[in-house]
Amino acid sequence: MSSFTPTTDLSDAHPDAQVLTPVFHDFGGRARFSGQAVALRVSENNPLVRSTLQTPGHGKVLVVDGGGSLNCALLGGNLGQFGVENGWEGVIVNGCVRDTAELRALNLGVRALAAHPRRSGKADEGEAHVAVSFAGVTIRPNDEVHVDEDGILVLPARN
Ligand SMILES: O=C([O-])CC(=O)C(=O)O
Repeated sequence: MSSFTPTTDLSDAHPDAQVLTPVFHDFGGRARFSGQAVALRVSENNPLVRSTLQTPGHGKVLVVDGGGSLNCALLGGNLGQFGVENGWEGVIVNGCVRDTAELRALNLGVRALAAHPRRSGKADEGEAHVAVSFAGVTIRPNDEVHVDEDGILVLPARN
């Protein structure tokens, strides 16, 4: 999305908006980003994350529900680069990322729980274009996700 509205202003205007529990850290090169959500559910395997970031992002935000696993990284510098090349605004990972110096250099928003040096498994598993629930919210396909220095806020899809 082109115009930026702070999450604080959005929260004031929409007191019922969902806000993720503030447990996410900024690993990206872009502190502020927003867009329609595309969500995946995976479990310590990231081929679905890779293949999704290799498709056109159309300015959307990829939400990866990794179940909060702190055992391995679901996104690194190579996948982040695919995200940039294919027009994704950012990636939110309910799990870990790696290559954090590389991610920081990308024009891509990245939020995740933590960094982890170990790569994930390579099993082609998971679910795409689903609703995901974590950090106290449910994110449905095409919901609007707004991310800045103050947090992550979700508004319902505009029809
Ligand atoms: O390939 C992976 O599993 C994650 C990674 O390190 C990268 O994206 O560069």
